[in-house]
Amino acid sequence: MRILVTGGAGFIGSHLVDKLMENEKNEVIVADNYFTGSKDNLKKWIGHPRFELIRHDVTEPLLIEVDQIYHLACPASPIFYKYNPVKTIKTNVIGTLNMLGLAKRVGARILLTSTSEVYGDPLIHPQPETYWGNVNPIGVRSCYDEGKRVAETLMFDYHRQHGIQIRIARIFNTYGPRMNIDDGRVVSNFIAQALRGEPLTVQKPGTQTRSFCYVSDMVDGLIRLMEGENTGPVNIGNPGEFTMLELAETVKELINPEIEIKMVENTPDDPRQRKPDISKAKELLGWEPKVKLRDGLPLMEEDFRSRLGVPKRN
Ligand SMILES: NC(=O)c1ccc[n+]([C@@H]2O[C@H](COP(=O)([O-])OP(=O)(O)OC[C@H]3O[C@@H](n4cnc5c(N)ncnc54)[C@H](O)[C@@H]3O)[C@@H](O)[C@H]2O)c1
Ligand SMILES: O=c1ccn([C@@H]2O[C@H](COP(=O)(O)OP(=O)(O)O[C@H]3OC[C@@H](O)[C@H](O)[C@H]3O)[C@@H](O)[C@H]2O)c(=O)[nH]1
Repeated sequence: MRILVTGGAGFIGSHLVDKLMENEKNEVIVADNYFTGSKDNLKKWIGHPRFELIRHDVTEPLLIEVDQIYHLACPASPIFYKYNPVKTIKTNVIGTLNMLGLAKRVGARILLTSTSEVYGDPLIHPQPETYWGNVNPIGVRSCYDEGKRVAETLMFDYHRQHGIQIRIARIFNTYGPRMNIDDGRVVSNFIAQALRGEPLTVQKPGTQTRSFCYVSDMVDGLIRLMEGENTGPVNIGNPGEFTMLELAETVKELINPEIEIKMVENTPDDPRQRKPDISKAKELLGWEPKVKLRDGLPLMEEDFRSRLGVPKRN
């Protein structure tokens, strides 16, 4: 099987590549423009005969022969996707069109990593796939939220019109080793702050919730979806729900009990609650997450300690 992973130099993508490369029948090609990803995440595969890395921006067409496409390319941290919103929406819309065009030309199956952000600031809790969402179409997050919604529409239109085999995963907040240290997302921020001895910045009001999935569970869910018979959309996430204050308290307890928690201003349109209903993933994919937050955080701490050069004191 020849598999293309767009965005494969990023956080989730590089873990997905590790897993796909375990199967000796797979050849893996990564296409990435390194906006938020890095070659470092793939260094153990560079030079491997079954692996290829291409510097490529998905807003440009790509002409290669593949059997499957995992289409992840898109900045995921709000700081980075808001940095150049026009580019973010081009990546989601033109990038997905290009990858669908490729899938159509070569007859490949394509999986899109959509997001829980398609539910916006949800009025239904937890969120099932049948919920249409509550998204501000002109807000500062819409380049990402609406971009992913259009990407989902394009996937279904190509499926209905051209018979392309599609899979859509709606990913909920995922964390783990290899996240950019200054990625800006909450788990990486808190761990980096705790290790640097800086206050944990909880954005107000601190009662907003998220549900955090460890990256190995996520990769397992994505591969099951690709290999299974259902188009989705399927929520993939961990239903364990925490307020941001609870998350800060947990990081403080596990990593640095002396650290301060500081309340700071939030950004516009921050969703107030988020938790996946994963009934569909359980039923259709036989999938559910295994790693609890308290077990996943120390694994991420270890990786951040080695990259920041902060050894553990006994
Ligand atoms: N991590 C999460 O919590 C989460 C949640 C929901 C959805 N997702 C989705 O999963 C995917 C991966 O997220 P991640 O957390 O690994 O983020 P990431 O930022 O670490 O990875 C994204 C990768 O895409 C690349 N990229 C960005 N724009 C590109 C372009 N135009 N052309 C080629 N490559 C480009 C980046 O360089 C990077 O390597 C994204 O599609 C994201 O929307 C992630
Ligand atoms: O330092 C911080 C950073 C963030 N936060 C809060 O933590 C919560 C989560 O924020 P993050 O930036 O980690 O991520 P968000 O949940 O807002 O968005 C994410 O959603 C799903 C994916 O598509 C993306 O990975 C990303 O868009 C927010 O309520 C935010 O206000 C803090 O309290 N402190």
